[in-house]
Amino acid sequence: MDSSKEKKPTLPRLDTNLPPASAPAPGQPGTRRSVFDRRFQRNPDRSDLEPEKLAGLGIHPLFREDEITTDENAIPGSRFSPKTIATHVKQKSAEETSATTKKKEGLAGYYEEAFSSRGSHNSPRERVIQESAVIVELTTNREIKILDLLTEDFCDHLALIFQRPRASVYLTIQQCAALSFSNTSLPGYLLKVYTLPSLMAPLTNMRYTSLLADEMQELLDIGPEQGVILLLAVPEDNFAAGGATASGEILRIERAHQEESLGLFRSFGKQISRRRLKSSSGDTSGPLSPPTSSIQSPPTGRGLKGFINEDIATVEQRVEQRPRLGMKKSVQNFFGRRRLFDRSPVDKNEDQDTAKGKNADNIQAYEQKDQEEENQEENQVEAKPKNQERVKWEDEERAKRGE
Ligand SMILES: O=C(O)c1cc2cc(O)c(O)cc2[nH]1
Repeated sequence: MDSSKEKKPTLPRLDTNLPPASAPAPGQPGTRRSVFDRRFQRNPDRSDLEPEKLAGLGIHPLFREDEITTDENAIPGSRFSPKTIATHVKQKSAEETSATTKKKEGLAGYYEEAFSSRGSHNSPRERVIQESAVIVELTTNREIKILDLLTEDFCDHLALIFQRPRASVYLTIQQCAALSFSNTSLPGYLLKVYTLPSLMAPLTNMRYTSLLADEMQELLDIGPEQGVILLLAVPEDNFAAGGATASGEILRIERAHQEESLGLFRSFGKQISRRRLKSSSGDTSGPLSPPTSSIQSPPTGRGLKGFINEDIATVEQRVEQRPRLGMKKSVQNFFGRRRLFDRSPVDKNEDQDTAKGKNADNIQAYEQKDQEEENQEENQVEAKPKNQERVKWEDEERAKRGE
């Protein structure tokens, strides 16, 4: 009998109620991808992690009720039933927990939440968490014979265990390391897993541990008593992948959403302004360009409604003012000219050609006058004396025509 082995304290196994798994020789055909199948055949609904069993192990008081009784955040459509595979449980306050449990009971509640557009699963934070990396460092003193095969299998299984996309699994393996566990040089392993805090919770971590220990048994033929697993939650500010921290990525997505919403709002605001402009000006010929400055540079601290109302009000005011202030003098004069033209002696008594010639002269004269006036207006010359001149000139003209 090996005395060193007798002295060695063994790490507690969660599934002590189960018969030990037979350990096939690592790398043997038929062992590939079998770890999950065998595990779930053995205990398909992971009843070893049910509350009563956990309570029997004296661990029930450590966990919140929702963690033990619900498994709502398992991804639908996964290969395994929600209870069979570890999934992340979002940390919640006690109040949130009871409210959520009351509100969404059962699977129907889960789907309602998962597929609702309002669901928290669409938030930038949830999106980042769902895609976030799982970094695994395996150090063992064993020699791995077929490293690439083992790496591939282990990565596949890690993706399943942590419910991550395969591309989010980062694995480093250090073999033939100098390890001294419990004073022995027997094969052993140190497995470190780094994830965002939201992927970890006490019960979830027990599941991870159980599955990872089985995985090490399967891949390396090393039992859990010779292994150490560290599940390390790295805060969002300290967790970076792809050149950005998780917090940075959340912020980036939030900003992109804001930009997108602002873009939508701008085009929506323009449409409203155009419609208002058309309806208040009675113009159906084509859209007028509304002032967009208030939309493009919205003052801070105001709601969306405020922007829309402000913009419409501004536009309406302009439209109201336009005919009074904006109509060109030449247009006003044109109507004045029409009146004069109508009143002028283009009448039955006169020869049509003469009348035409006279009218043409009149029009020319008026136009000349208009031009002068416009020039004067543009030069900000006082208009009053000119008006007097104009009256005088018109009187002279009428006198010439014998009116
Ligand atoms: O070299 C080994 O120790 C080794 C390779 C390998 C590949 C594999 O698919 C397994 O399931 C175990 C395993 N061990």
